[in-house]
Amino acid sequence: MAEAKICGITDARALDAAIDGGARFVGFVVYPKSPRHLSRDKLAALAERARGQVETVVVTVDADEELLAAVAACAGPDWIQLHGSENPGKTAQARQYAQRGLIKAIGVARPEDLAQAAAFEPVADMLMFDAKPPPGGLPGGNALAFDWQILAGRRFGRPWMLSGGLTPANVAEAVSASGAAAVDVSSGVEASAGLKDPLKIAEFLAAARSA
Ligand SMILES: O=C(O)c1ccccc1NCC(=O)[C@H](O)[C@H](O)COP(=O)(O)O
Repeated sequence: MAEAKICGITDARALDAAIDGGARFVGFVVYPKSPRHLSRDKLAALAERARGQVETVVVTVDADEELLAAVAACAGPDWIQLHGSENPGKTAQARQYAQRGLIKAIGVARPEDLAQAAAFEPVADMLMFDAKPPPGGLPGGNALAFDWQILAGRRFGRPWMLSGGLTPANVAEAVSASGAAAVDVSSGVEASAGLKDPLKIAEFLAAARSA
């Protein structure tokens, strides 16, 4: 059984589907270039609805202290996910804004990319291995997968999550190939960019649970 994070939630129906389906985490993106970006008001409302039912994650990209403080004040997230080119020092500074911990995303295309994990193990509470974004693309949420086999048998000093191009149809194979104990999805449970499909969320969570 793999734990799951449903990322890029933009409405209450999707949030409720994630909670009802047994997600451990829900992700709220604060990055204006993303089709999943949430205004402060919407972020606050969704975080309030989620409180106590599921662990909340606010996803940021190279955020400065002002933005992190604003996010913490309006949403009080359990976790902050750093999805840009934050270095270990910046990652450590962000810790004060999350109630439970930090997730650091690492872009992966080749086995050598996994070596970056070592620098973040002392400062992040969880790692996320996501497909490296295409040139000029968004930092995440691109529906791109990498070769899951490169994670097989690898050990890291922190819990880690597999991400990138996962869907209800491939998540079981991805877990089996990589050995992931936790998985993350965004595009694979959407009807269109930024609009989650509650049925696909339920299917993904059922598939992750039985993986
Ligand atoms: O989802 C976004 O729009 C996004 C934008 C900027 C930075 C990160 C973003 N998403 C982070 C996630 O955790 C996604 O779930 C992850 O990249 C996987 O996305 P997908 O391949 O679409 O499932």
